Amino acid sequence: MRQEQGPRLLVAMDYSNSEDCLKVAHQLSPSECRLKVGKELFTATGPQLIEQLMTLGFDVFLDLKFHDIPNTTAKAVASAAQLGVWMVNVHASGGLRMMEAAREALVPFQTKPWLIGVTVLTSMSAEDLAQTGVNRSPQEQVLYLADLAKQCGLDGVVCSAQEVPTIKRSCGPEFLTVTPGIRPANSVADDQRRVMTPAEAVAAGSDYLVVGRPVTKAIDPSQACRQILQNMRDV
Ligand SMILES: O=C(O)c1cc(=O)[nH]c(=O)n1[C@@H]1O[C@H](COP(=O)(O)O)[C@@H](O)[C@H]1O
Repeated sequence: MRQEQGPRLLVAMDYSNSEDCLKVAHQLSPSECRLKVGKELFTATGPQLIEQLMTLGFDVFLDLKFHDIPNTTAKAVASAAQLGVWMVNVHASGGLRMMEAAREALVPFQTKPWLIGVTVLTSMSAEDLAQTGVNRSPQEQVLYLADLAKQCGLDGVVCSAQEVPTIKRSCGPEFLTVTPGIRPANSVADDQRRVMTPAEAVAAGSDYLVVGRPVTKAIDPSQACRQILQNMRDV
């Protein structure tokens, strides 16, 4: 397993255009955080912005949560690797053959992005999950999908920080956990349902904390970022 140093805070750049994203990126430091480019920003701007963010020195997590037939997913993951991104994700619920195809697609690349499986979205409660026909608890379903992702040779999973200790016990300490649903104490949860504070997530053993609106919607994003980093150190 590849080991690495570097920032554990991943800022979700959920903006609708390059200008807003670059304005905030210039206020942040690659030594303090990495950047996540998701569906809204990528659909609006395309790969060119990824290059610009990498030129500024940031590692980029391309969060497009691929979920398709094995062939399509594998090709999409290879296209992401071609862009030189640091991390890419697929939905673990796409199944064993899909995840194995994605992993195989990365074999030819010398510098491979981390390949991460999304388990149960952090916006989902037990009730939301039951509405999709899954009658396990979110915790049980997350662990089930994490074990499947590990079996397929993925590097880790996206989950809530609440599930990290169980995943680490089952999949081992080196299996990466990437945790959105991070909210500083006393801030609003928005649409997130399985949340933890930055300090709680670090204490739970999360490898990478994903934070969006608490930074991007702050009046001073770089100050909000520093506060989160301080809270991460408070453990
Ligand atoms: O894969 C993700 O990044 C992701 C998975 C998940 O289960 N929950 C989740 O919130 N995310 C992403 O993490 C970010 C969280 O943003 P905030 O809720 O604004 O902090 C968003 O960009 C989501 O798309």
